[in-house]
Amino acid sequence: MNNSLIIALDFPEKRKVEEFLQEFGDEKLFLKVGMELFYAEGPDMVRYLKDKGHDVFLDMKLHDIPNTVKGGMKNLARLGADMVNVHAAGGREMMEAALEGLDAGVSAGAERPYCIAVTQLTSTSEEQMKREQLISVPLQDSVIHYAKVARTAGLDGVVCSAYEAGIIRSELGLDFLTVAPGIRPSGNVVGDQKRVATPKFAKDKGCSAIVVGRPITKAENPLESYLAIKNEWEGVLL
Ligand SMILES: O=c1ccn([C@@H]2O[C@H](COP(=O)(O)O)[C@@H](O)[C@H]2O)c(=O)[nH]1
Repeated sequence: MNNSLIIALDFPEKRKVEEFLQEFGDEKLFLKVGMELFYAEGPDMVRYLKDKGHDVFLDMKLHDIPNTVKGGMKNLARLGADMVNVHAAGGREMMEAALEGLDAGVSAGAERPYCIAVTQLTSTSEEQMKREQLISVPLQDSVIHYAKVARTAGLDGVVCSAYEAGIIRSELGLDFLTVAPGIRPSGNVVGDQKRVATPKFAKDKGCSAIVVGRPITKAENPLESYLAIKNEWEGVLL
């Protein structure tokens, strides 16, 4: 899990995923299945990617009452994903229920997937958080607070931006995962993201993993873009 570059497969259908993956040959990747793809293709999409030997982050961001999340996670656990997630705003009891669901659903002998919590979305700015969520503390404090609640609930880590990863590591320990989306190589289109960082910045801050979507999937040459980001993330000097 540590040092992973996770590609966000934000595609509308399986055919587009197949076309995209063709370029990567036999390379085993860490792939993220989010709402768009899962809502179109369902659980078979996860099984398909696992059968091909890839690691899968099933990014469903569960956020509901504890009983509903427990039931949802029980079924997600059966799909064999390596990582799943919830929104930390659902609270400690909901996150504990998520873990109970995963433990109940995971196949005999299999490992429970990592379960991490979204703190503040990387598309949220501090100004927006204060205005729309009525949270008056600095955004970093809100992220750290959610990370602490997630840790207390027994979760394995959080989704945060690269800007908060360093302080989370120092306050919550190096074994607590910090998974950072909002990654943009310098000069890349920022789009709807607000707290963006380069792969090198994320590495320097000690992120456990980065999640990269459009800078790879929308690139003119996705494989080339993937390799450039991977090299920057892994600190390879060219
Ligand atoms: O705070 C969050 C949580 C999840 N995401 C997801 O990561 C990818 C990022 O895609 P880009 O195209 O690189 O912006 C996307 O699937 C989001 O759903 C996030 O961006 N921020």
